[in-house]
Amino acid sequence: MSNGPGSDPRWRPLAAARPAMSAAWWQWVASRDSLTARLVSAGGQRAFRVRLLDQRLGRPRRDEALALGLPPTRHAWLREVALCLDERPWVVARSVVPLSGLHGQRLDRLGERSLGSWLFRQPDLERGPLEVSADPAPFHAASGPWARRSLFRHRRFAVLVQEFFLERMADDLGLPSR
Ligand SMILES: C=C(O[C@@H]1C=C(C(=O)O)C=C[C@H]1O)C(=O)O
Repeated sequence: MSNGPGSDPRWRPLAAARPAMSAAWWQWVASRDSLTARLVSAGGQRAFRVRLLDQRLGRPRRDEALALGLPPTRHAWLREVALCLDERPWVVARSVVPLSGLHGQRLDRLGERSLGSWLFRQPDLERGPLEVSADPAPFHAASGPWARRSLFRHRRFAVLVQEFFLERMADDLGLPSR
């Protein structure tokens, strides 16, 4: 049974998903370095681009508020992007930033620059454990085999990054269906 579009994805620890995951997908899902950098590299001659889908203040979904330890009514800064190779979306990502740690980081000015390329330049960046889902992105129509999320911390700044790998990426790279 999978969740329908629009409902909260169900997340479980990375290790729990391993038996159902091909080795090829494990390389993508379990990696802890920058996904932006990996996509650029795997894309070869293809042009990489972050397409900004939405960026706003809003209420996190319930699963997001729980992961961040936020009261469910508290607003956060939400950013949704498609990571595209030659304009084809391979990954859609949604990031949730509690306002308490924002401190004028001016993330709204990132626009179509990758959040990852900023994050991974922070020397004291910490990344929490990866969690995995096989449910679709609640904010995007295209489906895919796997999604993952993890919490990044940089001093008082925290961001929950959720990345949904799309079927288009599997097709273009010749990856197995799961
Ligand atoms: C966390 C990273 O950043 C990526 C870029 C994002 C953005 O620009 O909003 C969002 C999520 C990630 O897919 C990364 O590159 O690993």
